[in-house]
Amino acid sequence: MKITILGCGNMGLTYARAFLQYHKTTFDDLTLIAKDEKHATELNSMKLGKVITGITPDAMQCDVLILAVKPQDFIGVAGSLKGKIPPETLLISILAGVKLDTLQEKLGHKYIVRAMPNMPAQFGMGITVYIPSSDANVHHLSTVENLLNTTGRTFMIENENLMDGVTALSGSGPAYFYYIVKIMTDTAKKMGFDESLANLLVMHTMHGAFHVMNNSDTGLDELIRKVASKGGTTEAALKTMKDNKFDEIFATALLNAEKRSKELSELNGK
Ligand SMILES: NC(=O)C1=CN([C@@H]2O[C@H](COP(=O)(O)OP(=O)(O)OC[C@H]3O[C@@H](n4cnc5c(N)ncnc54)[C@H](O)[C@@H]3O)[C@@H](O)[C@H]2O)C=CC1
Ligand SMILES: O=C(O)[C@@H]1CCC=N1
Repeated sequence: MKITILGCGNMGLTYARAFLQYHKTTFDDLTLIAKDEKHATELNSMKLGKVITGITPDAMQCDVLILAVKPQDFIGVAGSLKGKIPPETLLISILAGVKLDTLQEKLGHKYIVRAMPNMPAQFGMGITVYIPSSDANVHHLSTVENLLNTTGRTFMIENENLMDGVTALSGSGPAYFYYIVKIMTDTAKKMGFDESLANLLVMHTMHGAFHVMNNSDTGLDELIRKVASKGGTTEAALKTMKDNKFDEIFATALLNAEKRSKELSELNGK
């Protein structure tokens, strides 16, 4: 399959590696569009596919075009792309907050899938939620599944309004997890643990706790109760969180991520 990736940063390169690893394409059929010559040199050294700078007619002759630039770069990139994508090409956009109708209008293209992956895609452990444009057909859906399944699980939704929530939950979610792990390891160091033991304790605890949650029928409240003995240490920690409105702060953080996704939609929809 001829695939072109426009936006070869964290996520674009994750796709390049996954598509090659699972033989969805080959070095010769994979085109990476670099932003400038310096970027082209970096991409060339990775030896993933043909590297070009700028949007050439050759690069556009592809079955699938992956769009993975930052949302703030969309309008500029769309201006350069409009009228150059062959009508039969399937475009997959992973840009946060850029809606299907905006993509269709600004790119002048019909066959589009809007997808929201997340960073564990790097290790085949991602979750991608996607929604196709109404013009997309069953062939496009099977192409998307076939490609995105190389990075983890995929799930199609029909209500595009949910994409802002998806972005806030699973798209941004890995960062919240690392944030909490960081608080725990930093605090462990203050307690006198060296870095390596701090990391081991915290990471193994999170890993183990996930397995318990994933392998038992017990609800989250009950799991919390099982750890928190009456008058014990966990209870003291949880009380501090409740008293300081941690739940509210965290919920507001998620809602603000969702709100930011909507703002990006407005910004790019104009
Ligand atoms: N990082 C993440 O965990 C996730 C990111 N996303 C979405 O993926 C997109 C990309 O995010 P990242 O990979 O993290 O960003 P990034 O900054 O690592 O990659 C973006 C790339 O686009 C390139 N670029 C910008 N303008 C260009 C142009 N005109 N021509 C060619 N290349 C150009 C940049 O040089 C950069 O390499 C964003 O829209 C983001 O919303 C979605 C889900 C998760
Ligand atoms: O932070 C962002 O805007 C992107 C979307 C989800 C993860 N990274």
